Amino acid sequence: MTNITVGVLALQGGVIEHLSLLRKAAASLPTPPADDVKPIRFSFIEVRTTEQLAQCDALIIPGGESTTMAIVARRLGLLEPLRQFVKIDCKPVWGTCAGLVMLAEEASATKQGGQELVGGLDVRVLRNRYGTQIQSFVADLNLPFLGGDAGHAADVVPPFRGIFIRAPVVEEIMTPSSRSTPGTGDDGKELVEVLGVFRKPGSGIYTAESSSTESQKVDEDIVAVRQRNVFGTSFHPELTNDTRIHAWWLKYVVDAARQRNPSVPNSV
Ligand SMILES: NC(=O)CC[C@H](N)C(=O)O
Repeated sequence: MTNITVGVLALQGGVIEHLSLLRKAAASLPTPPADDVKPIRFSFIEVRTTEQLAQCDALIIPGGESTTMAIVARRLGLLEPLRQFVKIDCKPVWGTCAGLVMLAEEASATKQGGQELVGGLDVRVLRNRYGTQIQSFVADLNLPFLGGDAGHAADVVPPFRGIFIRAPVVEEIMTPSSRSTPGTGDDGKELVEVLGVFRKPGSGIYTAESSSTESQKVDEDIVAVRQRNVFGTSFHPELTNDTRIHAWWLKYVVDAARQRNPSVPNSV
């Protein structure tokens, strides 16, 4: 048996919802072959201490309120261990909403005096892009990255119900997009990859060509990104019953664990 421990930072916010969808997503992954001598067993834990963080192979930073989360993390002495986990140990981390804010290198529309961040994504996020709590909304998102192995071509992936609650968006990607080595920066660092955009209703049909003109880009917000081990979404998949993003991320967690420890079997 190979154990993979996935933590959810449990200082504040949508912890239980993530734990519940993680369990459902893990159950939805293909079962390992009967002769697999070391099948994977996931443990899902709440993380409030450095000891709990140290047990984790991967971590979710949930939605909630990033200013509060940063203050509590500082008080508990967790900010530096979190930075180490994300940027030095390079373990898989996923931030949803406030979690995306925490994982950004920069944030705008912060409280006066700014707020502490964990960082890891070379982006600047704009907090509360769509206004206050009562301006929360739900919108179908086209997320081609979910097409990978579900038998769908990228353009026919069923839409994902995006729940936006005082959501941030990525307002700037800080690394240049044109580099000599595709996919990496001059320093060999992987570039930020845009995995999902939200087009405001009435702004037309999204096509690859239309996204390349500046005037049309104005109508698009970046709502899902990945860079190396760090993944972030503006919206809240844990508030739906749709396990697709959790399952996709768990597969990446297994791949990452396999790379760190080649004895982890190729069973999911
Ligand atoms: N639903 C959410 O996670 C809201 C995030 C919140 N606007 C923040 O900055 O932390």
